[in-house]
Amino acid sequence: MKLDFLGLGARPLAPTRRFAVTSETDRLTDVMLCRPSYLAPVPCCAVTRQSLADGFTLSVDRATAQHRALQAALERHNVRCHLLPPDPALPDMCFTRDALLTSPWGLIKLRPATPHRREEADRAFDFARGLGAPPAAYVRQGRIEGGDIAIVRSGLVVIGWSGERTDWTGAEALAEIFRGQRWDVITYAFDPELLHLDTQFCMVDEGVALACIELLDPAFVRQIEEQGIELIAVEPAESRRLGCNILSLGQRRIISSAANDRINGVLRGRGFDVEAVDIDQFTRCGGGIHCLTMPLARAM
Ligand SMILES: NC(=O)NCCC[C@H](N)C(=O)O
Repeated sequence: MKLDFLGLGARPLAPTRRFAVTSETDRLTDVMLCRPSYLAPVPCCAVTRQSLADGFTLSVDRATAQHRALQAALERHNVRCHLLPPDPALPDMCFTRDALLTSPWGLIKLRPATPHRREEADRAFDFARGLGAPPAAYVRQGRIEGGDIAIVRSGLVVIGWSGERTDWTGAEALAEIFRGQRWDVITYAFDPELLHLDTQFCMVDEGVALACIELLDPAFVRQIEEQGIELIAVEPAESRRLGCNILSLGQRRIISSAANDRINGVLRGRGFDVEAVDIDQFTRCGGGIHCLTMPLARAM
């Protein structure tokens, strides 16, 4: 498999200080967002197809107001929000999670699968480079989307692949980058109807994840639990409403969808500070809070 480490070969990559993510649950300091100014319900995933079949029509004004409220919630928690300029030709670019990954060694440019999202990787990468984030690697083969990547903790990453979005080649290409830095990698194959890993599994705190156990393969559940990760169960109906798809700000602070009543209650009962934001215009298009946010930096 040909990998491109920006000329670094398989040599160890140096951890970066300012723009690095070593765990999905470290304190979030910087995030990339993109306004939904041109969001459109493109029928490229099961949830959006169902929304369209149900007669859903998107309101860009409402989506924009919801997105501003998400930004305000992040800023209340002292997260710097960097706004990637939207583009009418890229209707799903507000789901910034999928095009780019910040690793402990800097940016890894991903390879979105659907033709209408491919250009997002260049846009997000160039924008983050402009902020001063260092490049670490490109994935040059296969398809890989950020919603399929969970940086569980330092030394352990989970990469999901459905074949329709992230495929085996793309998952392996990313896995090689992490393995080359002596990380453990768990790869997990799942049903394309579920779109991304982050609709079924999402870290909420060190050693704790939300998981739709009924939808996940029992062997994967065992593998995760063997890593000492406790799973908080999410129902399949909740998972379809993007109930798993939350953002950890670190220090037991979470941003979640306001429609996530039961899960938000469970998390609050466990002592989490949960900020609930109404994002129904986005969930009808197949994406939640995790999809709308691409962490650029988390403090260790
Ligand atoms: N990580 C995610 O689950 N992203 C949501 C992307 C939704 C968008 N409509 C898509 O199908 O690509």
